[in-house]
Amino acid sequence: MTATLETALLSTADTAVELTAVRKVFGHGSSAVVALDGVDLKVKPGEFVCLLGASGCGKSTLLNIVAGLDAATSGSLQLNTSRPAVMFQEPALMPWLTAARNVELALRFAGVGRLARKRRALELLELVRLGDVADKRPHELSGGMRQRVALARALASTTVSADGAPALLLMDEPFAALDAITRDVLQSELLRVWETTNTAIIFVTHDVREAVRLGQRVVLLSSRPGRVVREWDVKDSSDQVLDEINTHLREVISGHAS
Ligand SMILES: Nc1ncnc2c1ncn2[C@@H]1O[C@H](COP(=O)(O)OP(=O)(O)OP(=O)(O)O)[C@@H](O)[C@H]1O
Repeated sequence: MTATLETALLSTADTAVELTAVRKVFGHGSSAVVALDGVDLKVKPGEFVCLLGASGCGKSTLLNIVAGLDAATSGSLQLNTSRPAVMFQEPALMPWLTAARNVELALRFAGVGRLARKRRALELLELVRLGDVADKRPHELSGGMRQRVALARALASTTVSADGAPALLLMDEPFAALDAITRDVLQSELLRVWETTNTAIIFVTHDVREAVRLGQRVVLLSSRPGRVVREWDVKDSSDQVLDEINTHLREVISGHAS
């Protein structure tokens, strides 16, 4: 199958990411799996969008396509952002490097000079409230602290290459492996960091409460093959919206979404 994905820069400044009719098929013939089919999605610069859906509906696949880690089978992806940064459930830090050096590494890959990257790494660690443990190695930090280092590293790689273009952070269930209290703290931290940096965020989760708490907009994907079935503006979210999203999520899980 020929991939017809086009990645181009958007001319309009009011859209950071635009996916049009994105389809993704894994494998061939009788064993082919259609993960995504007809996904249309727009994200504005600085917008916080949560992607919600049942397990296996294609959320990670969609995020990987936006990240450039995988290619769509057909459809188009347009980015008007700096190189996207990705954050996963596991922080994946270099165990032999200190927190500061882990953050600096992202800056080094982006071609930032030695002194500037030291300064920027410390700024970012202070932003995630880890300025006092910059010299610690990952095994000396808690799980929540390691995820904060991963957040600082992700911000390093997306904001440094911004060059005036909006920054984009892609997060794939980044807090799912943390205990409830740490997750709650990190959700607040993420909101504070987002407000400070004006980075567009696409955040994948299957937790409705998390999606409503964090996002300005919640986008629900259908069960596989994933496509957008419903969106909610959740800036001023109420329990009623939470219940409504839960109801629709249950419907897509049982395959009755309209
Ligand atoms: N590399 C691959 N090869 C074959 N099939 C794949 C591959 N990656 C994903 N899939 C399939 O595509 C579908 C979507 O997977 P994906 O990981 O995107 O779902 P998800 O919504 O992120 O799931 P979860 O919430 O459980 O992480 C699944 O059926 C999965 O088995």
